[in-house]
Amino acid sequence: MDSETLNEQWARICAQVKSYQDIDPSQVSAFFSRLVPQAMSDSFLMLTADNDFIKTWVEQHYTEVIVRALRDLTGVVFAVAIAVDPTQEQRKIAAAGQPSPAAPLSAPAQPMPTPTPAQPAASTIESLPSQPIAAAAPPSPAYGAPLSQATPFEPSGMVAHSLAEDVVVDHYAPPAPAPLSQEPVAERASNPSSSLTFENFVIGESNRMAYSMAVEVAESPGRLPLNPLFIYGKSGLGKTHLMRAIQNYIEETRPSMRTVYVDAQDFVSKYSEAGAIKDQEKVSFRNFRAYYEQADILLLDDVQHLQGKKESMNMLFQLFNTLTSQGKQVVLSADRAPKNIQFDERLKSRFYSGGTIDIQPPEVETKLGIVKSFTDEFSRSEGLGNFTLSDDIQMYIAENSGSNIRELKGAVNTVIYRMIYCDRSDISIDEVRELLANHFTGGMSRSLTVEDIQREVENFFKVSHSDMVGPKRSQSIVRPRQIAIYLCRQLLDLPYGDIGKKFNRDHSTAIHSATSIEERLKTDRDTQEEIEVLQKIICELD
Ligand SMILES: Nc1ncnc2c1ncn2[C@@H]1O[C@H](COP(=O)(O)OP(=O)(O)OP(=O)(O)O)[C@@H](O)[C@H]1O
Repeated sequence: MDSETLNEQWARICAQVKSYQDIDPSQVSAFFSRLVPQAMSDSFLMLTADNDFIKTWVEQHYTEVIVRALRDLTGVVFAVAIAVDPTQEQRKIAAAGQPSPAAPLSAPAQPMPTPTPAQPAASTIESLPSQPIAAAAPPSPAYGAPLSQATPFEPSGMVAHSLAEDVVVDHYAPPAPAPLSQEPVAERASNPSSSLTFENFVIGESNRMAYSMAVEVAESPGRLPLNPLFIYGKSGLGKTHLMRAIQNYIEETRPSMRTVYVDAQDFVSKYSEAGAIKDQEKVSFRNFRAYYEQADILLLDDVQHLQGKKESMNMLFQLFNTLTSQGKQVVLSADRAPKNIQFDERLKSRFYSGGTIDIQPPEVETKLGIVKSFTDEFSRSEGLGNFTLSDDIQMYIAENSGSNIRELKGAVNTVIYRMIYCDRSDISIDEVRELLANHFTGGMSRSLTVEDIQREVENFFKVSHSDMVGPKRSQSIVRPRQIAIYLCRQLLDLPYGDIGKKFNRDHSTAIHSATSIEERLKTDRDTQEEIEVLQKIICELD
């Protein structure tokens, strides 16, 4: 969810809370004005408070009513987490001193607070150094500002779709310059056991929510509602990075806690090595079981590999119950949502009992942030001083790499290698193009663009380009627009935020458009045929 939508949703939640009879609106105004929404998904809301006092007060007096408001607005029971960001008060004061205090949505970018392992705090993220942030974090909410009646409540694209099937969710968002801020990577205070940390994780719209949840778990392991935490998304989007970051953070802030990280494939092979299937009384089996049962935090990566492994799944089920019943934290990851993994129902329902969050493909801004972060890290580790890649090379790599960050990292390494070890520090953008000519795998097409798809859909449905990307919401324009958005997602593998921008729409409208076409495709013959023909036409362009 982008910052603007997040602020709109938060304003609606505030208004809903104030509408309850047993609530004193002036007290709500006083306390809620000290909260800033950081992230929101289908069933999770993360807020930051100015200080510990506000956090504790709101937790004790208002969490329930916020959950009630969310349930009344969405029909979903949300988990609400509150962390502390002591710098937000200063930013609000600075913003208030600016000429346009009436426009909080355009307030300066606010970095997400970053935990540092030197902090012993249990559930706050105070006094934290800045860290690389690819996209602007949400500014202060427009609390108390009049709500736009035109915009339906929309916790996320997916939920809005299921709640309001018949409502046209189509938020026209005139183009704005993309935010781009990149701070130097913070040095770690001590040696981490893996180099994957919160500090070198670049945050953008696509992963902010997963990042927030991971931070919350690292700060307060075992605490409901984020136990278990289930992170899913396609390969190379940073799931393992976040799991290792949680592990590193806990190892450094709470050395007495035992963290166990294991990939599901390893888990399966260690389980069968332990001879567990044949003889559960064997010492090897008891050791295997004890190893995991003694964990305070169990991180199990790529759980889709447990599919079809009945005994291993059963083992995990038992371990899961043992650990969570003792308040131990479980974190899981997979390449798809739990509902799409063939798990037994008992396991599935347990996986859904905590926080579930996906990581989307990164936007260009996030990829650019990652290019800079990798380059900085390389330069620091090699003692290269101010070594950097030129802006056009960075942008070329960010724009041409696919969603898998490994591909992007490989491209950066290839260019750096050529510059440093082949003594070509003056490498030009044309040489980089040639060097990386066969590097990028891309989605279905490398040369196809959003504009190509828009043009073909416009021709097909006889819609003008200005209507395609404009504010009109008549059915004869909305449907072609939704089809064009769906096709962009299918054929270009771009993040919804990037697609939305090309249609002057926000991230959640792009999701809603694509999912409503997906729904129609299940039953509507006309839509099936139109999409089939359009796909053929578009693929011939390539
Ligand atoms: N937001 C990010 N900031 C910095 N580095 C990132 C980010 N996302 C991914 N990476 C890097 O990209 C590489 C791949 O990430 P990771 O291994 O976490 O992906 P994954 O989602 O677990 O993939 P898989 O499902 O294939 O295991 C790692 O080097 C990781 O550090």
